[in-house]
Formats: sequence, structure tokens, C-alpha cells
Amino acid sequence: MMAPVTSWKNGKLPQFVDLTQDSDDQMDDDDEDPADKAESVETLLAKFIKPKAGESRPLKRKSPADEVEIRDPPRATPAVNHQTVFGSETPLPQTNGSSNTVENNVSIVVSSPKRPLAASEKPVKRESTGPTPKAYATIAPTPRPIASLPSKISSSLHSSVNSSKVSSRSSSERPTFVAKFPRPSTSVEPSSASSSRGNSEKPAFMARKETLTPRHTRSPSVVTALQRTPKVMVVVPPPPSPHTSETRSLSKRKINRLPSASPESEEESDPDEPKGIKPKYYPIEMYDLQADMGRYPKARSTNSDLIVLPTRPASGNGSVNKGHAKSRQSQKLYLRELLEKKLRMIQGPPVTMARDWDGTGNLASGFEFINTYKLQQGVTRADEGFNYGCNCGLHCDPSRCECLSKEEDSEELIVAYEHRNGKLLLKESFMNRKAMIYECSHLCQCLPSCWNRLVQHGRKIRLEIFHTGNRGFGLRSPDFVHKGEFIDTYLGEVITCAAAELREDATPSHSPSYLFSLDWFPPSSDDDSDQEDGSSSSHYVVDGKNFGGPSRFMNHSCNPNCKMIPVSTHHGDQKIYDLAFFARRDIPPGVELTFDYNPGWSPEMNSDDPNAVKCLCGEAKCRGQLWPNQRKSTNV
Ligand SMILES: C[S@@+](CC[C@H](N)C(=O)[O-])C[C@H]1O[C@@H](n2cnc3c(N)ncnc32)[C@H](O)[C@@H]1O
Repeated sequence: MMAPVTSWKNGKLPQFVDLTQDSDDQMDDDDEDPADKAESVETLLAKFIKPKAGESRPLKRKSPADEVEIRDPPRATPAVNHQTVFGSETPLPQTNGSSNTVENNVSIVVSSPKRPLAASEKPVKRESTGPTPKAYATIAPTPRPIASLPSKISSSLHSSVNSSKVSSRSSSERPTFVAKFPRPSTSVEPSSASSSRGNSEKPAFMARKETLTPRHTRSPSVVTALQRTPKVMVVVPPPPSPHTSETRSLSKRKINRLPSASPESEEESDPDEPKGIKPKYYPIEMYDLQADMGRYPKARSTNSDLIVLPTRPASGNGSVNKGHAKSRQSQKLYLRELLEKKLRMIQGPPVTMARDWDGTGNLASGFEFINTYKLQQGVTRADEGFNYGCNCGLHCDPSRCECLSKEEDSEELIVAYEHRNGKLLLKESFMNRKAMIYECSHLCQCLPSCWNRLVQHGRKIRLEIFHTGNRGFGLRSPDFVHKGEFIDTYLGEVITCAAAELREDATPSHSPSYLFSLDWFPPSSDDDSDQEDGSSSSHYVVDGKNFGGPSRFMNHSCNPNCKMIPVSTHHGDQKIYDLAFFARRDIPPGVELTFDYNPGWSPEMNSDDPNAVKCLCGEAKCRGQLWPNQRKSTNV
């Protein structure tokens, strides 16, 4: 087996040596005194044949040329990344070392003193938003509805808020689904996974190995050879990955763990697709051929904890080889298992897939469940210094808690939750209100059981994804859901508005939409300009297409049983907050959970656009269309 060994001499790029030689041998050579070079061949042979006591015995001598290369100490670091893989140092493609997902590399600055800010400090901070304190300071006072501001802030802003803007800013207009998701191939921001792999920079040794050993092929000659010489047939280990040691170690584990999935289009190379599921890289077919010959049981033992979940369909459209009903069945079972494993990763009470639906292919392999927002490039949370907590003590006082917002033109505080039916539920009076809920945060002194903490504790009901038959998947609960009960939040990738537009442009017109604007607050004055640090000053958008939570499957109804309300636990961040769903009425078990995609709708808003997406909610007073605009469809 060939593998690279680095030569650092004069900063040269790695050379290749025969690794059939023992690695100790190399070490011996490195430690060798230069005088040894002058030793005669006879002396070396004598050493080799009869080593002295305590002397390590070389297994094989290298050629002089090799010795020179290896003996040089590693003084100059070559211009490649190195990572130890299987005991040898493997050069990796040079990357900039950064991930494109902000999730990994964005630094959220947390103010060191976790104390509630003094009242005099807060209003100044509240007036400004943006990713950095500096940016916030330059932004004009927020024309935010007074009624939706926490009391601490609204009092100071009251006089400065433009009332006409307030009235025109009806929250019923937002947030709404705004656009559509992208196709994986037209990623706006390259995903961290694909960028970190840097697979365009495949090292030379990798290319050579692939050329020399085309092991995983359906070629009849391979089959014949296997049948002729079953005894000597071995499963050849995978070639070295050009990527990372992590990829490599995952590959090793997968050899005997993934079921026999035979993707239709092996030649199609999706850079985001984990290579571990491709026979091109792993001897899946070899295994099956051997199993066919009775060498070992066909069903491989599976340790589900070690299965690496692919994020893309095994073949272009998630379908399987039509000619092989058997493998199609096993693929189906595998995808079902895969989906169930993914569902188990969702935090909280179980989320299941209805048993009567077996077409889980795309969903299983093309979607990832997440438990929190996935911040993407250009998206930053507001500095923690802009956050604050109340000083009610262990138990918040609803008559003075500074986290609460105030009624418009009133000093009365808006309390969102109350205890009913032994549960903490949304107050009926809040149901028709157009206001954001400000929950207590980690900066408050109150207990986790505080009545002003609900959404932050997460989902409490079980959920089931099912297929509606005419509107793609839908969501329901096997539990009785009480009126005012919190259901779940909408999750996804948080992307900039500009990125969302690009994603929408790249999406065919008849595709479902998973984009949800975080535009509760009016845009700042320099809306379309991007900040120096790469972040965007306009609102963000949540895209639940590729990553999301179960609520991403909630369909629209013109008579919905749920309502989306924005909820914040970071009161100084006007760009990132939760989109929480609450039950508008009691919902019996098994009834589909729906909400209004266009809550600001009025009859005159209905367009004659023939491309407007038809609503199939089936309600008596159905509006006939989901949105007044085109390019959305029910074709899911
Ligand atoms: C957030 S997704 C909802 C989940 C989606 N049904 C699925 O299978 O992934 C929104 C898309 O679902 C479809 N949809 C939702 N509600 C609908 C309705 N009432 N009538 C027709 N299509 C609907 C539309 O294609 C819409 O773009």
C-alpha cells in the first residue's frame, strides 16, 4: 500500500515511499548517526542478519535516495496541513481553516458581568440594533410598537416613537413565509461541510490510488474473478480520504455497518454527500458478493450509534434502482430506520413518522432535524451587553416585572401566560394581541419555574409527521392540545435577507416554501447595506428547507388552529428571536396542526395571479390561495 511520507527538506512537498517498510525502520533511520552512512554493505548485512543484543532489527533497508529524504529533520514546515492518519502523516488540502457556518466560528461576545443593567443604561441600548455595539449606536430609534416593548424600554422611548409608523406596523402582517428554499446544488453559501472538505484539492496520492485500484465496480470481470478465486478474495480497505482524519475514521467504521445501499448514479458526485455510502469508496458490493457466496450472513450487524446519517439522497431523486425490487425494499427499510434515528435526535417528547407512510426517502436522507437555530454566514446575534433581566427576585411580580412590555399609551404591563388546567398557557387575552412576548432570561433572578418562562423550556407535547395526501407532509399531535398551549418553535438555518433572495431565485417555481422572515421589527434605515464585518443590517430569514424542526411540516389553513407569536429571551436583539406556535383552540389528538401563512390577509389582497399557489386547506371560507404571489406550489 502506498502512502505519503512528508519530506521537509527545503520545504519540498511530500514525497512517497513504500510503506511496506516498517515505520520503526524510518525512525531508526532518523536517529542514525551520519557516520553510519559510510558503513559497508557487508556490515549492514551482518547487522541485519545478526542483530546485537538490545539492538532493534530493521525489517528492510531503504534505497539510499529514500534515506536521504527521510533522514532530514522536519525543520521547515511545508505549505500543507498535516494530520496524522493511521500512524502516518497525511498532507491535507490547504484550507483557510474556517467554516462557512457562523455557528462554528462566530464569536458571540458575552459581557462579563452578568448583572441586570441599570435602568439608565438600557434605553440607549434598546434603541439600537445590529451585530456590534458600534453598529447599534448608529441606527435610528426603533419605530417599534410601544405596546410590544418591555416596560423598561417603552417608557423611555414612548415620546420618540412615530405613532403613524406604529399603527402601520401591524404585527398581523408578519412574520410570513416569504420565499422558497434552494436546491442543494445551488447553495448560496457553501456549507461548512463542503468547504471544509476542499475536495477540489484532492492530493495526488489520492488520485493515483483511485486510478490504480478501481475496486468497486460492477464489471463482469470482477465478478468472474471473485467467483474463480473466492479463497483469496479480500475486502480491500478504502483508499485514504483526501479530506480529514475525521472523515477517514468514520469511513473505517462504516465499512461493515451500513446496509447494502446501491446508489443508482454512482458517478454523480455530490460534494455534500458523505462518501461513506458510496461503493466507489467502500467495498459494499464486495461484501454482498461474498455474502452471496455464503461467506457470512447477508444481514450485517448494526450498531445504530455508529451510523453516520447522510444528508443527501443516495441518488439524484432519492429513488432506488428500479430493477432490483429486493434492494429497493431494503433501501426503504434502511431509510425508514434512518428517519427514525433522526427523529430520535429531536429534543423533548417523541416526534414520530406515521406508520402508514413509507415514502420517506427524500425526507430521511435529504433533511436534518436540528434543535436550535443554525446561524449561517453574515448572521450574528446581538451582543449580550444589550440584554438585561428583571430584578423581581425569585418570583416575578406581574405588576412590575421589567421584562414585560406595556400596553400602548398605558402603563399596564402585558402578561402573556397564566396557569390553567394545571398548565402554563398563553392567556386568552393575548391570543388576539399583536405583540411580542418577552420572557424572563438568564439575566433575571427568578426561578426556572417562573410564570414568564414557557417557550424557553421547549416543546412539551408529542408530535407526529404524516402525509396529508394533497399538501405534502403535515404535523399533528397524538396528545390533546389545550387552547393556549405552546406547541413548538420554527427552526432552520438563519440566513441574511440577501441570501434568502438568492436561494429563492435558485428555486424552481413549483416548489414548497420554507422561508420565514424574522421581520417583526421594522428594518433599520440602512436596510440593504451590509456591515463591515460581513453581517447584514436588514432582517434575517429562517430557512427550514434543509435543516429544521417538526414545525417545519405545519401547513397553512384559512381557519388555522394554531398561531405563531414571536418570543424573545434576548430583549436587546431585534433580529433573532423565536417563532413560537400556540394552540388557538382546543385541538383533539390526531387533528392536523395548521397556522395562517399570511395573517395580514384581507379579501382585497387576493390576486388574480394564475401562478399564485392554490390553497387546499378545504375550509369553508378558504381564500383560494396561500399567498397572493406566484412561485409557490403544493408540489411536494
Ligand atoms: C412549510 S411547508 C409545509 C410542509 C410541507 N407540506 C412539506 O411537506 O414539507 C409549506 C409548503 O407546504 C405546502 N402547503 C402548505 N399548506 C398548504 C395548503 N393549505 N394548500 C396547499 N399547499 C400547502 C405549500 O407547498 C407550501 O409551500
